[in-house]
Amino acid sequence: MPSARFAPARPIYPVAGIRAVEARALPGAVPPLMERAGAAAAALALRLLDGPGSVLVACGPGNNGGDGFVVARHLKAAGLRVVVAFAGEPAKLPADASAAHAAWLEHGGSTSAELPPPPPGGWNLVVDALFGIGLQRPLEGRYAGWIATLNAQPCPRLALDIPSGLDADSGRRLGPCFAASHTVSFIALKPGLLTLDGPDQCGELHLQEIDVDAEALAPAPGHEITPALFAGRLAPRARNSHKGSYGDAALIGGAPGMVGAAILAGRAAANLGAGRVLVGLLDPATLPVDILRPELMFRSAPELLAEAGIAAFAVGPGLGQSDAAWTLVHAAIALPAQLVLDADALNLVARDPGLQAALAHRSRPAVLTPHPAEAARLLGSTTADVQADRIAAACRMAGQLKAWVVLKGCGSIVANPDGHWWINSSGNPAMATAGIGDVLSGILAALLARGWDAGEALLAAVHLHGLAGDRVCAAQGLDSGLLADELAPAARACFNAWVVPSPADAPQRPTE
Ligand SMILES: NC(=O)C1=CN([C@@H]2O[C@H](COP(=O)(O)OP(=O)(O)OC[C@H]3O[C@@H](n4cnc5c(N)ncnc54)[C@H](OP(=O)(O)O)[C@@H]3O)[C@@H](O)[C@H]2O)[C@@H](O)CC1
Ligand SMILES: Nc1ncnc2c1ncn2[C@@H]1O[C@H](COP(=O)(O)OP(=O)(O)O)[C@@H](O)[C@H]1O
Ligand SMILES: [K+]
Repeated sequence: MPSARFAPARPIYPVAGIRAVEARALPGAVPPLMERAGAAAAALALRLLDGPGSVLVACGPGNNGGDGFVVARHLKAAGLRVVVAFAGEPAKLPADASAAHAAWLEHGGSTSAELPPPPPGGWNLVVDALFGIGLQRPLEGRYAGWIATLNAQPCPRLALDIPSGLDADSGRRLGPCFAASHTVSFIALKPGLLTLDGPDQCGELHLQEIDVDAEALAPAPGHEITPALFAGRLAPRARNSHKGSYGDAALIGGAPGMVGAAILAGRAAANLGAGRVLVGLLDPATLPVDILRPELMFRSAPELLAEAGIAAFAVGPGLGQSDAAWTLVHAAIALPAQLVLDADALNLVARDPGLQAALAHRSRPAVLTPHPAEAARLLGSTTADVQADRIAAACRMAGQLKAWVVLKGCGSIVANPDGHWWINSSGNPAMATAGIGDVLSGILAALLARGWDAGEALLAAVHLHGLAGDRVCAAQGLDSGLLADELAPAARACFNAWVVPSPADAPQRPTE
């Protein structure tokens, strides 16, 4: 079965959820969770050190600091020179951290109330055990200074649980923030590790579940996206099938000056195996052929919307916001076909409560693909407000419009109308260039045309789209300059590798 090939989609918990899991796991846990967390982090630290050296562990006033004392103890026992900076009051430490502090002292350790200067030759590793999920406000004063000094050390920088200064729920830097080269997080993933500023601050992310089965203790409101979520759809085609078996995908957009957007989407749909791909343009002056992709069929946009038997429409790439565009969006929402709304189609919906009501009353949920500015328009808020809580914004759009929604950007959030959400970790900043979103719409149109339901199609398309961007960038060594039209062939290759695995397929996630 294909699903055995894919890593399961791990649960993601906001702080309140992690607290609920901890409350159930803590009582009677042997060894105590903090001991398990510290031991796991120390094992990673030893791998990063790869030999003798000097380690600085900066410990804070809560249980994150407690993890740090345990790490320090293990590293000292392994023969390293370990210096612990701790500016808190031992008497005020929470119980588990207090025990870890005492054990550190019992094992011959000491603490310094200031960050000591680096030894000759510098630190070989610095460990951030200042603040974890208990961070309440931006770091300032002494701790802001410590963060600046830690970030300046030219050695591996390991964050425990979450980089100090990063909000675990939103992924927002609350002021000064530890810039980790590696982060080891405990028990379960938190949203802040995966979206907005999180991936930049975390560096290489390692999860240590420390033998806690979080999902057995408390249901998770969110999950990461892996192909395991749609593995059931990744079967090879039946031999006795034909183009009619894979549906017609229709792309509607391409107003004057923006025809390329619709063509990019159409090319992507063709690469993802739709039976037929039709492009309906608003620009009447455009030549009805794509010389480089002659498989595409062209129509005028109103003509295509009136065509019978189309399985899936994606409306928006290069659409503009003219009256003619509004008429097309209005008509598309009323059709019984699968529907993707992107770009200016979303901007038109944002301006019109009538379109919003029609969308919410569709018999099958639509798929919406806003970037943060489009999301702000749909929600009547600001881009900053959307970015301050991306999960809440995605869930609000999905709930209000009864649609499947992806809020795009670093760590795209997918939300369904029932309030469940997923975070995608594929993709990279080279994808921050015009036209890349149009390719996502085309991939979606193809999967929907092939008969996938809205949720499966959106989860797959978002993950595949990011993966294709990662593959192209890795193969060509790109930090920037990715061209939108390069994505579709890469997406085709990734998709087909899911369906037809090669014997050399590496496991998708390294085991710890
Ligand atoms: N419980 C367990 O079994 C396990 C827990 N684990 C570990 O515990 C971590 C959570 O620990 P935690 O809840 O104690 O919170 P933590 O992040 O240490 O910070 C709280 C302290 O910081 C303070 N403070 C906050 N913001 C501040 C600021 N800006 N500037 C200055 N101070 C600030 C706050 O004080 P206050 O806000 O009251 O002034 C309080 O003293 C978790 O991330 C994981 O690493 C693991 O070992 C697994 C098992
Ligand atoms: N920093 C990033 N990390 C991961 N993905 C990104 C990043 N920046 C952009 N992307 C992805 O690229 C796509 C850009 O879409 P969009 O902003 O709609 O562009 P356009 O409409 O101009 O084609 C989205 O899927 C988004 O998630
Ligand atoms: K930390």
